[in-house]
Amino acid sequence: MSSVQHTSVSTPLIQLENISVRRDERDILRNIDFALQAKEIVTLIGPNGAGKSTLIKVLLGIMSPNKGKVHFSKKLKLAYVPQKFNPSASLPLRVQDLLDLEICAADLREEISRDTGIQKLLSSKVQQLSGGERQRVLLARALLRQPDILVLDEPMQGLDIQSEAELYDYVRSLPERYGCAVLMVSHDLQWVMQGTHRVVCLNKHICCSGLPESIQQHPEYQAIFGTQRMFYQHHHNHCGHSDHAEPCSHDPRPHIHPEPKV
Ligand SMILES: Nc1ncnc2c1ncn2[C@@H]1O[C@H](COP(=O)(O)OP(=O)(O)OP(=O)(O)O)[C@@H](O)[C@H]1O
Repeated sequence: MSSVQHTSVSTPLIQLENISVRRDERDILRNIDFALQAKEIVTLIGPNGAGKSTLIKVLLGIMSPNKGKVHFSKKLKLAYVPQKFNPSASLPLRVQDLLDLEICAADLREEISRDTGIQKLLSSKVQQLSGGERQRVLLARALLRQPDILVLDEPMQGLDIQSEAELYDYVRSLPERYGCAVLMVSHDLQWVMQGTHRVVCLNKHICCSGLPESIQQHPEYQAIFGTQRMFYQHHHNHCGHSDHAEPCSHDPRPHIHPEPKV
């Protein structure tokens, strides 16, 4: 049984039906059927070039499919933390300015800034942030939108090991805390096995999908990831990394600590 459970099966928030994407006479995605339920945490895995980011872009409406349909259950708010964010160096953009683009209540703004560990960065220039700081700011901005679906494309890039473990715990807490579903692209199979309700393995088409514990047995999964690195589920209240986030005495709820200043 997955260490993270999600039992509600109702009308999906979003449904992709028979989606195909073709560019420059190459198939990028073929016949994808995919649905995401409210408050579900789903991870997309697959080798480089498998079409994971493309699938996300179709879902977000950034990219049009050549075939197939995207159905929404209602008018949805989507928030996206991209793999790369490189604003022009000539743009005088402070973290505060970026966050101010999202309108939300002051107490929620305060809570999200605190829990993502960015309070000391508010007057920093976005272009001058470290990779890890930038990821936190982008996550905070995405949450300030109060999305129905939070889409994260490899959000761990640039984070140190402790911050990564904290981010995993934090992300796992988001559906209960803020009512959003989470769709994440990740190459981290440990997260996949410990943090996710459902896994979708993509290699232009959907090779297999299902509960984390069952997907490892699938021949197509094994063909891509091999059989040497099997992960087992722990039933603890953390995501099972060897460097998992330690519970914190000042606030027991999951949060990410600020980066240390040297
Ligand atoms: N607009 C486009 N035009 C042409 N080819 C594209 C376009 N967008 C993506 N591709 C190609 O489609 C393939 C899938 O790209 P995509 O970024 O979706 O893969 P990915 O699974 O996210 O890869 P990674 O794990 O390396 O981030 C790649 O070969 C990429 O070069």
